[in-house]
Parts: sequence; C-alpha cells; structure tokens
Amino acid sequence: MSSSTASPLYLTDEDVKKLLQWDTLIPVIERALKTVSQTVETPLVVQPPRTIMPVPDKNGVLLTMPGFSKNDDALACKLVTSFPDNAQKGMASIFGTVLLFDTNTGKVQAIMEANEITAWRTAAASAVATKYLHKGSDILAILGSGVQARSHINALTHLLKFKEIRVWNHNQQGAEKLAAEFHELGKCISVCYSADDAVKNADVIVTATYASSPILKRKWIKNGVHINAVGAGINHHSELDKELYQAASIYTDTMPAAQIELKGLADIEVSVLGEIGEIIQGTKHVPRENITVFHSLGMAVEDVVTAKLIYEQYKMKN
Ligand SMILES: NC(=O)C1=CN([C@@H]2O[C@H](COP(=O)(O)OP(=O)(O)OC[C@H]3O[C@@H](n4cnc5c(N)ncnc54)[C@H](OP(=O)(O)O)[C@@H]3O)[C@@H](O)[C@H]2O)C=CC1
Ligand SMILES: O=C(O)C1=NCCCC1
Repeated sequence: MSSSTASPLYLTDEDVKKLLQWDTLIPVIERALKTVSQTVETPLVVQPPRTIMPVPDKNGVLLTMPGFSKNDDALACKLVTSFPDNAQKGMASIFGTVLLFDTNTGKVQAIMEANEITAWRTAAASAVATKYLHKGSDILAILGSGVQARSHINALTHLLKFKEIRVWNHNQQGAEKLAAEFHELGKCISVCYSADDAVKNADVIVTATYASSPILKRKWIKNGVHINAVGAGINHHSELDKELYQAASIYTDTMPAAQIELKGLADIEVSVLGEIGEIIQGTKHVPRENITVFHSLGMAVEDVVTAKLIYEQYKMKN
C-alpha cells in the first residue's frame, strides 16, 4: 500500500506504555520546555492557546491542544477530557487521544490513546523542573493518589534518590492502595494521615488532586522546598493557599497559557515570574532559600514531542 492510502497506525495505552522510558522521555521534554522559552525569529514551537470547553451540566471539560515542534519535525493535536466525577464510577478522570501528522503532507500518521502520554509527559515536565529547582532530596511528599501521583513517584524517583517518600490522599484508602502498589515493586512509601504530616520538612512536594480548596499551606512547609503544582479543577487552580502563593517564586511551563489559566492569581497580588525554560536556559535564577513552585499547566508541545518519540520507537522496533 502506498503511504498516501495507508491507514494510520493505532496505538493503545498499553502499546504506548511499552514504548516509553524515563531515560529517553525526560531529555526530550527538557528540550521542549527550553525551546518554548527561546526567542528566535522563526518560531521553533507553535502552540496556540488551548481551548477549554466546559461540557454543560456534566462537571467535565474538553480541551483541544494542537502543536508543532520544528526541532522534532512533529505536528500533533491532543483532544483530552477531564471529568473528575469519574472516580466515583471507578474510571480514570482524564481521557486523551493524540493525532500525529506527517509534517510534509498533513496526513494522519498515527492515532494514539493518550492517557499514558498525559501521565508520563506531565511527570517528566515536573522532573525537569525539580532537577533545576530542588535544593534537597531527602523527603518527597505526594498529595493525591491518582494517575498523576503514581507517574510523579515514578519520574521523580527515577531522577533523584529520596531517603523517604510519603503519600497523603483526602481519602486514606487511595493512599494506602498506591503505597501497597509500590511496595509490591520493592519501593517503600509511607502513608500519612494528614497533609500537614506528609509535607513536614519535605524537600520536594507534588500536588496532584482535584481539590477545590487548599490542601497545602505555607505554615506547614520549610523554606527552600520545591513544589510541583499539577492539579487543576474544572476552572481553577486551588491546591496551594494564598500565603504560599505569596511566599513562593512561581514558574510555569508557558506564560501565554498562564496569563489565561492562572489569571486569578492577580486577585491575590501574585505574579508568575516566568517559564521553567528560562531557568533551564540560565536566563533566570532563583535564590536557594526561596520556596519554588512549578505551576504545571500542561502544554501541547509536550504531547507533540512525546507522540513523535513513541512513533519513532515503534518504527525502530517493528
Ligand atoms: N498539569 C498538567 O499537565 C496536568 C494536570 N492534571 C491534573 O492533575 C490532577 C490529577 O489528575 P489525575 O491524577 O489524572 O486524576 P485522578 O482522578 O487519577 O486523581 C485525582 C486525585 O485527586 C483526589 N481528589 C479528588 N477530589 C479531591 C478533593 N476535592 N480534594 C482533595 N483531593 C481530591 C483523588 O482522590 P480520590 O480518588 O480518593 O477521590 C485522587 O487522589 C487533576 O487536577 C488534573 O486536572 C492532569 C493531567 C495533566
Ligand atoms: O495538559 C493536559 O493534558 C491537561 N491539563 C489539565 C487537565 C487536563 C489535561
């Protein structure tokens, strides 16, 4: 069959998982984060603001995330939904699909289920931010016990050798289940019965929940801690308290999206200082004693480069 009539490759989440590895993904995500922040005449990355469409009466949103990376010669679009109430049905909250296109013809090359892509690329972005902003690696605290909590434990423990890993969830059973899962794999994770206990003296914290009111407070954490704030509700980011926002140096993945999606921070007189790509490039620096927050929004180009990597890996193996 000629390539103009061939059907697109279809990869399930299971296929995708077999083709992803932290060692290869993290550098690819690091380069994407850095490139987003480079000012060059011809854009190396194109990613228009994503649309976030609330689904009336359903407590869910549909996001469209198109993007292009020149360095990776990759063009893709992710469609992703977030339905937090799915947990009550025993289902995942996030469902995504990525379409990867041939950059010369615009023809769809591959269709990939993107639940794994979303889990891996988000955690890889936090791992990169942590690499540049953490000051210690004794204690890792994870707030939340869902898909992102799991992928963040995997990515962050791949990057750093923590002495202690703690997990807290608003529903204790979730934290116990996640800890047991890692125990089976030989990783020791302790379950904490309050968020306050979980984050005490922590060096790195991840918030990955649907909380609509703060689950992490300034008064609980030490100076110099690095936080990856990953969770987002339907129309809000509310996992950190006002005092923490006001005390921290906040960086994000992409400023144009932050200006839209984090505009509520202006109400509490908080500004996002810049993009993590600027820290990677070395054009911005943070004093060691500062509390740092990587406010992860999620970018199309992360999905684009991940999908391209998966496609290349698939071609190599088949
Ligand atoms: N920045 C980014 O790029 C991305 C961000 N996200 C965001 O990350 C977060 C986690 O996503 P994911 O792990 O896939 O979702 P999951 O449904 O797998 O996990 C959600 C977690 O949040 C907990 N939770 C739910 N409601 C509340 C609440 N009111 N207060 C405190 N905790 C709560 C859940 O506990 P339980 O199940 O026990 O109720 C569970 O531990 C979401 O906010 C999502 O929008 C997701 C993908 C990408
Ligand atoms: O970037 C993503 O993908 C998502 N971000 C916010 C929540 C839904 C998925």
